[in-house]
Amino acid sequence: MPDLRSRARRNREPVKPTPNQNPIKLTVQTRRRKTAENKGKNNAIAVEDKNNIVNLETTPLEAHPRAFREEVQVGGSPAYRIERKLGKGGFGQVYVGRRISPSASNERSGPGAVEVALKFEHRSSKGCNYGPPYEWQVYNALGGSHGVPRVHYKGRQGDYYVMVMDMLGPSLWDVWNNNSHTMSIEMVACIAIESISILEKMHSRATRWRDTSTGLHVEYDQRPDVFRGTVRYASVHAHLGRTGSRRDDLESLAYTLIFLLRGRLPWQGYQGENKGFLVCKKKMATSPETLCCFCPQPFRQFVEYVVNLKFDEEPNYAKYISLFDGIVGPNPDIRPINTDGAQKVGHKRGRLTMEEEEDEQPKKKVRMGMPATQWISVYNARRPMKQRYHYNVADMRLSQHIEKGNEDGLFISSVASCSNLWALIMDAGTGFTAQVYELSPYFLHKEWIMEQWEKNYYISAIAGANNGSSLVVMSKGTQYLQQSYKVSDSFPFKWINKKWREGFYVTAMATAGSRWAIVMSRGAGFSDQVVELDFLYPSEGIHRRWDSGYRITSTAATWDQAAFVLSVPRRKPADETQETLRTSAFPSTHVKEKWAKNLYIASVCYGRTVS
Ligand SMILES: Nc1ncnc2c1ncn2[C@@H]1O[C@H](COP(=O)(O)OP(=O)(O)OP(=O)(O)O)[C@@H](O)[C@H]1O
Repeated sequence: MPDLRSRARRNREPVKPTPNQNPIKLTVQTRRRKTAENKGKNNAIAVEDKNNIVNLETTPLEAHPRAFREEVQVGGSPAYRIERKLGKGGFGQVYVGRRISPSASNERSGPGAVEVALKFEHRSSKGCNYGPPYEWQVYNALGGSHGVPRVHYKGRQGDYYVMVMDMLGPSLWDVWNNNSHTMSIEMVACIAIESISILEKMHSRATRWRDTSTGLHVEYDQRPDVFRGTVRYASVHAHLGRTGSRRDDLESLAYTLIFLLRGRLPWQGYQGENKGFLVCKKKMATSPETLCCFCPQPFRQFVEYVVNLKFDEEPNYAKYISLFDGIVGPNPDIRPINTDGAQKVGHKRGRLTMEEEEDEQPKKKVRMGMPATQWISVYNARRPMKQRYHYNVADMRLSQHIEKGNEDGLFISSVASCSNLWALIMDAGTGFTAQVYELSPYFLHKEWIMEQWEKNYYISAIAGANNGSSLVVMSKGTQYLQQSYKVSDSFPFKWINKKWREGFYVTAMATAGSRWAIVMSRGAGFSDQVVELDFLYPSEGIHRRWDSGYRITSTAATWDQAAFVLSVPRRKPADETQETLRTSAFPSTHVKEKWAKNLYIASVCYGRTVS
């Protein structure tokens, strides 16, 4: 409380216009006094501002959307004069509307309110491609629930879609900005309590994570080229293009809270084309301890909980709220922000959950662990066959191993590289009829590959070394009909996506340093394919894919990321068993154990995991 008040007193001067990157969606509701009139109506996060100090009335006016210099009246609403700008989002702009139509009531909220928030969205905005903004439906579903403004009227006037809604208080961004970019621990703890309870309510009403017809959780997917959100606060899963679920909202909230508290997040300041990649990498590399090193323990615990949530796991909202209750103390009257709303739902259950928790088994953490570079090997069940492996093979010795293998009726099935030395897997069961290979200083050697394509050889395995050289193996007797490859500085998901639409599937992958090479083929014998890409071994994603009938068919990893391509084969194998191993040394003894169970190496790579 002291913080917000003293800040507000010092800042009698006009509040600076909100910068464009205004990231904080929560809006603080100023509550002047607990009068009979507004009690229970202002459901938003409320700053308990008994002295009516927070005053944004003097905010300078900004240009109104054209054609709205006069007034707004939509969908049977009263007429409003447009006043100061409240903020701007990715899709629209929000202004204060002052009622000009006479009315019997002088209410502060509701359909007849004197002051409302008007949200304008131009009809050509990206949110209006299919008519009125999708957000309208969201407000229909959520409006009026704790912390979400109620929409009273909506309609189109001129070129704009307009929404008339309850006015909330100043945004957290403004409050933070006007307090020398800090907020007291108590204030942030209250924001945490309120926000968690708002999210709980939203999740109970929101349809995004639940299938509307079945009520079941939406299906897991990852599309690494899809990102929607604000880079600074986005969850790591959102960066990686995973289907959004409840955990993502909580992770973003955690970052927002730490930002309010510390004034900065460790991943700020990146610029350029691969900003998203660098920010995501930094988020993954920043442990909750480091992120929260100057914050009280509940913040670290909250971050730990939320970054380890599984895709469809039900968040324990009450437990998270009770973490912050410890900071602000039990007496709600002395809290700097009114947390009545959260109190009603969360508090009672919070205590209950804490008791239950004593029995809870410690959970396996999914995002923790030391970053490591390891061998990742994949094994498939097969009918008994001869398989041979070589590792730590220097360039010079490559040919002698391959020649010997060929003499014994074996062809190369996979290749990999670690520390500029090669690993070579040779099988008797590839089905190939002829094979050529080339060790080249290029990643990849286009002319040689084209020459072999001319002779009806197709790429069947590739590997790249850190020094930029590559080992490409091309075979006859594959089922491929056409082939295409791409070398890229970042994982080329967009290209893969395009090729999928043309009937190609990924059939080989490799990395050299931080570069990727992806080979895609027509006639690969798959009916579907997906990608799992992560800064660690994406255990959860792989298990979910396995459960849906996918099997890993290609792997590759850089120092930063590991990529797994999983496919559904057109012809189901008799035994679908697949296992993976991660080991710091080449898994020679493990391979022998696997062979004894008729499991054979299907793919191998060396790169980023977490131990
Ligand atoms: N009902 C409201 N009362 C007071 N201020 C509001 C209200 N609605 C929005 N604002 C302010 O206007 C800003 C812009 O809101 P808007 O809904 O356009 O975008 P956003 O949700 O912040 O961002 P995006 O649409 O990009 O996700 C908000 O951040 C908030 O500061």
